[in-house]
Amino acid sequence: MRVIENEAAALASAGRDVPLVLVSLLAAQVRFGAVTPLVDIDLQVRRGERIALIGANGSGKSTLLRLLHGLVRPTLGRRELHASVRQAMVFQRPFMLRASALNNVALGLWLRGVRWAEARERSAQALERVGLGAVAQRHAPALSGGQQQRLALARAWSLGPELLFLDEPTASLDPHAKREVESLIASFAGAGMTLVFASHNLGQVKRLATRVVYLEQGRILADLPVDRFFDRAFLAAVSHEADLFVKGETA
Ligand SMILES: Nc1ncnc2c1ncn2[C@@H]1O[C@H](COP(=O)(O)OP(=O)(O)OP(=O)(O)O)[C@@H](O)[C@H]1O
Repeated sequence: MRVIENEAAALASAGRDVPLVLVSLLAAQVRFGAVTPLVDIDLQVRRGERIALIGANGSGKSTLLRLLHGLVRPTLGRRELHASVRQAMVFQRPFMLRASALNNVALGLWLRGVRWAEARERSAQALERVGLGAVAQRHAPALSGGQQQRLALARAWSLGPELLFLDEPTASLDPHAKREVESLIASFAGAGMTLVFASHNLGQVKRLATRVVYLEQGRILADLPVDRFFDRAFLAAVSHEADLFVKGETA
């Protein structure tokens, strides 16, 4: 069974402003050879939302993030991006160039046409923003896992995105680093950034998300405001699979 609650429709019918759609997927399918990680995906991401993608390993969360970001094309259906939206993505295991932390950020800007001197200046600001000002000259691959993840966030932040995709941003971090990275992400959201993130950490989902999209075998089985999703009685009544998943993850 599938359970979709569309907040935008509720806002519209109450005569309230509906936030702008930044990116949408319409009946999108992704196929890689014999594997079809995503089937019949309809999803709209609106300005100001913080959407958590959850589901078992292999359910299609990373592929959905890549599809939303435009790194993967739909084999069926469509992706529509609002023309002027700046977007960035932070990967689960961010790739570190064999260079200083500062230059890891600066190269990303330079590749987008920013002059080197300005790129370095903006990178220094981005590193300050994520609390890495003191390690700007350190060799990036030698930084700790938590520092590398914050460096990846600085790289994304330096691009000034209004829409940020994050693939399990705190997986494999220790509890302290997890908290630091999570509060950084929360501060980005507090500054108005729209987020779509994959997570296996349901506590984190409750803390960060406004909306939860639950995937199973490449299909969206639930798409709900966060409080509805974690209302167990509601969830149990409408989606047995999603309810069992939440039970399993919180056990
Ligand atoms: N480039 C690819 N080529 C072939 N199959 C792929 C490719 N990328 C993903 N898949 C397959 O698509 C399915 C969904 O993978 P995906 O990484 O999107 O799941 P996930 O929900 O993010 O998993 P996890 O929680 O383990 O990160 C898996 O069966 C995976 O093996």
